[in-house]
Amino acid sequence: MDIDAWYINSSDEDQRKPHRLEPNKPVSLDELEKLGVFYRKKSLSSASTWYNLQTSQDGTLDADIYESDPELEKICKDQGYTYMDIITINKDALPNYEEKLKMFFEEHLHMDDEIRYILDGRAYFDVRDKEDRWIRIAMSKGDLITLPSGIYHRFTLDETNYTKAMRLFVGEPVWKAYNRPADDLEIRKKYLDSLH
Ligand SMILES: CSCCC(=O)/C(O)=C/O
Ligand SMILES: [Fe+2]
Repeated sequence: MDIDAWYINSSDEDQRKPHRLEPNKPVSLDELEKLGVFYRKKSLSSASTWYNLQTSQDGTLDADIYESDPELEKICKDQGYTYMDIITINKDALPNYEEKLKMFFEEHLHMDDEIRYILDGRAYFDVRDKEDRWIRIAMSKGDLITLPSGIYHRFTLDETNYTKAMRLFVGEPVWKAYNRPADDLEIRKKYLDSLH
């Protein structure tokens, strides 16, 4: 499977659950790319993933050797990622864990692209589609995702309650999140204009 993404229900039950519709309504890589969301799965070797599309290359990322992975180095160089750090999200490792999880799950946008590379564990990113419906994207070890600046989104752990992720930026990191509503921001208007 290229990607596991799906429309979610509006239940208030635990955010860590999959919240699939019945029957499941999957979302393809292509549909995500139309929203400006680019996703690359470790095991993909020939699919037209965002990086392959941009470079016509076909390398394989390996989260086990992220400190010296030539493929990751190449991506950083090609995409201009100059900043990276690592966040471990679980109860014992992350200061103010509950508060941070609550913050990550508030619907928000950023001025910059959100680029995350999952080094271990699992998590979900939720993004809004053009009709303002939530799409849930399952992330696991070796997956890399880019959410465009201006897209409304949120993040949650899944029921395993653990993930370790690399956060990448072009230039200095800007962590500020603008919670919805942020429709008057230029970056939001620019994002909406980019959809067709
Ligand atoms: C996996 S990194 C934590 C989540 C985060 O930084 C963010 O902005 C979520 O939208
Ligand atoms: Fe975010």
